[in-house]
Amino acid sequence: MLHPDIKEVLYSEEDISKVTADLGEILTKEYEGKYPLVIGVLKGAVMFMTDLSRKMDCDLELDFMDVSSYGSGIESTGDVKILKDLDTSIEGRHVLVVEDIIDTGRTLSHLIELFRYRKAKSIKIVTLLDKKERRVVDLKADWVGINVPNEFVVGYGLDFDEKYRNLPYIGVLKEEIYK
Ligand SMILES: O=P(O)(O)OC[C@H]1O[C@H](OP(=O)(O)OP(=O)(O)O)[C@H](O)[C@@H]1O
Ligand code: HPA
Ligand SMILES: [Mg+2]
Repeated sequence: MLHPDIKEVLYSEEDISKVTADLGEILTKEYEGKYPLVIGVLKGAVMFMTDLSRKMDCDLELDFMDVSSYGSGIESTGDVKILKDLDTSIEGRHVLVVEDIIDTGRTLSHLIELFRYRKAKSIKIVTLLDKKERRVVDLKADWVGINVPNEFVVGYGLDFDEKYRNLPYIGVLKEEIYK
């Protein structure tokens, strides 16, 4: 059933699952024999990370970082805080960062800088959604699932005020919900 706060579904469960399977196939080839450390950025990337990693048919390790910059609104504050660091050392490791969405690019550029400083052997980014129009820093993902229009989207991990992460699809909120 469509959630009453959703104006429009942009990507269905089937759309997401197809994109994820395609990316999984590409990443399986990329990381075969490399034992990558796959890092999910909490909390938004959780759904994508769990689905994507199950489509990667190679040995890998999972870890998480909790970074936050949005507070409870729809605008990035630009102030990226590390709320939970990795459990694993990344020195000499192949790192694959998994994101639900890249918007301004601030979250990931901050993380990439940190991972470089920590001497990862390689650092690559896979994101389910890319909202290129909103970029304020120079940051490109290595693999993008879907290029999204400049709208605030929710569902499949993406929240507004911590709500809607559990929707199985990705959609746009009705304006009266966030205005
Ligand atoms: O490119 P940016 O403008 O930095 O935005 C993208 C980031 O913002 C969201 O996370 P948020 O910080 O809201 O935390 P969450 O994942 O817990 O929702 C999203 O999950 C990305 O991590
Ligand atoms: O469009 C979005 N939706 C939810 N969270 C987000 N974080 C950055 N952009 C978005
Ligand atoms: Mg996030």
